[in-house]
Amino acid sequence: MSETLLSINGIVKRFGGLTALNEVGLSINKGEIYGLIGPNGAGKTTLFNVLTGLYMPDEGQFNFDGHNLFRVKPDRVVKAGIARTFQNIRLFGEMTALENVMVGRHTRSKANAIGAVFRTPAAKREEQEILQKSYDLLKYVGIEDVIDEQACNLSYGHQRRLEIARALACEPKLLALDEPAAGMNPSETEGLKELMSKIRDDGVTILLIEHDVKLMMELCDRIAVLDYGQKIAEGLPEEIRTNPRVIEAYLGAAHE
Ligand SMILES: Nc1ncnc2c1ncn2[C@@H]1O[C@H](COP(=O)(O)OP(=O)(O)OP(=O)(O)O)[C@@H](O)[C@H]1O
Repeated sequence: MSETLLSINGIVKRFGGLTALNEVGLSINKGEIYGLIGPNGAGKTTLFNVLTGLYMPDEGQFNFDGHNLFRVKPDRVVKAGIARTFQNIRLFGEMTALENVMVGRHTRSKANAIGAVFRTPAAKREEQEILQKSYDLLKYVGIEDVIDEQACNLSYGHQRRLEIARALACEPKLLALDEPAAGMNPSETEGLKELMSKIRDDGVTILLIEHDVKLMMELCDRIAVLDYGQKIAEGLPEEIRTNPRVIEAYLGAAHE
């Protein structure tokens, strides 16, 4: 039996008169790559924002690894073990690649403010550990050659990888990636696919939004489909590919 890591039930999110998520329920198992697809405006990013604490849902239940995360703020969501990247890359452009990852790592920092101000041996030791771990993460995602480059000067593909490294610095149990392949060329996308498989194989569960349906079919263990704020299907990639409701939702969107 697979072990559930995240489960939501009856999640509703309204923006004024618009119901962006209408009683959405799903569960993600430990160790899988779980994909979220759906036509434009289906509610994918809204669900991501709910799952990472950026949006407060109006109704529902949200449990993650033994924590009740319903209407919990982003810092507590990160502490519980969910880290994310954004559709529009959000790096600190003036900082180096290494510094960007170190910022992510500080969410795990134990040293208190006094220790940091007075540079106690424990604080110095921790700073050294953060430095080393951040370097290791840049190496892990394959961009250690740009460690001292400012983030704003990196290629698009490198920026995406840097965002993943920064999210991994929080040591998440679930890594939520919002369109990580957007704007990438085919060889960058292939490299990203390998990286995501590696992350999953190393024990981090992945929740993924992508418009590249082919990539999703090849990569995901299971997929959920949203349409107009509702989950219309969930299953193995092959089941999703042949599901009449899914085909209709995509064809309908193509004709709009
Ligand atoms: N902050 C907001 N305020 C008002 N409406 C919003 C807000 N965020 C999203 N919406 C609306 O909620 C619906 C779902 O949007 P969402 O961005 O979640 O869809 P999506 O599936 O991620 O789309 P895309 O694939 O285009 O990114 C849309 O109708 C959108 O206009």
